[in-house]
Amino acid sequence: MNLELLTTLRQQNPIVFNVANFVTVQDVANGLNALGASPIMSAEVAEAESLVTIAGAVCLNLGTLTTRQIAQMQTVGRIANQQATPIVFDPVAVGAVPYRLQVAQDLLADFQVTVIRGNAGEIAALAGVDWQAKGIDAGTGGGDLIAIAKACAQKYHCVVVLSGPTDVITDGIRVTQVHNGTELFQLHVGSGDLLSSLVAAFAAIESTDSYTAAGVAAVVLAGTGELVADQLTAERPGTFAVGLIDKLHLVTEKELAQIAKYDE
Ligand SMILES: Nc1ncnc2c1ncn2[C@@H]1O[C@H](COP(=O)(O)OP(=O)(O)O)[C@@H](O)[C@H]1O
Ligand SMILES: Cc1ncsc1CCOP(=O)(O)O
Ligand SMILES: [Mg+2]
Repeated sequence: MNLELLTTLRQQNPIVFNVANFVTVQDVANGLNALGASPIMSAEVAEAESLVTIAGAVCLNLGTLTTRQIAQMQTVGRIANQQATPIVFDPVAVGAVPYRLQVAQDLLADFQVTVIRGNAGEIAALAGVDWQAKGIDAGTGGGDLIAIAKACAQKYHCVVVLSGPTDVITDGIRVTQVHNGTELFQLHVGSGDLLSSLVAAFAAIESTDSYTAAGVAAVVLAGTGELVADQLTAERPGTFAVGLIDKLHLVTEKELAQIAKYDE
């Protein structure tokens, strides 16, 4: 696990272009900024080419999609492919809403994404595996999460991050599991959206492959959340969210290396 990428990210301060949802947009912008990336959000298709051109990576989030936003994502995705800019795709709630699943499948057929980041319910839906997703949450299912993540990666020819109590990162062959985290992430809406954008931030680092970027992003977010939770005396989701932004700014490679728990 190349945690030195955290220092590189802070040195390079890459621009991450987000087509965000309207629920968590500010958390995502502040999380990226606190860590050391440079966020920019846009809802306007006319500036798609300019924004892809200045960005090191793009993050497309389906959380509050509209017909206009789907058209914007198509344009952004196609331009990013032309410019070889990494695309991270967050298929919010595709396991719970058939319309969203169809939109996600259409977008994934339209351009090539670099990383798909979703919870078990979302990745299972894309992989075509039976699962009971619950709204934006993972829900319940009985399948093998590694097999589901691999099937999704092979189907869409990309890296997949299946997040949850253990984050599974795979390119369809290799598998990394990250065991860090805290249940407090589930009490703060937007944790997954932030992870998707942090994956984009690490993928934006020059000469970094997307599998490595995804693994480091998972350790950085889950590990930082764990460090914050360890300092709390009770379950305080509001305090956790504020503490997470502060700690994303302050956390060091050394602190993360001491607590990182992963198998590769
Ligand atoms: N029960 C849990 N224990 C530890 N970490 C968790 C838990 N649930 C989620 N996380 C962490 O929360 C972050 C967001 O993941 P997740 O909750 O799966 O996304 P989403 O918000 O899209 O459903 C990830 O960093 C993941 O490791
Ligand atoms: C509540 C909600 N509704 C539509 S998008 C969204 C936020 C989803 O955030 P996350 O997937 O990171 O929990
Ligand atoms: Mg989500």
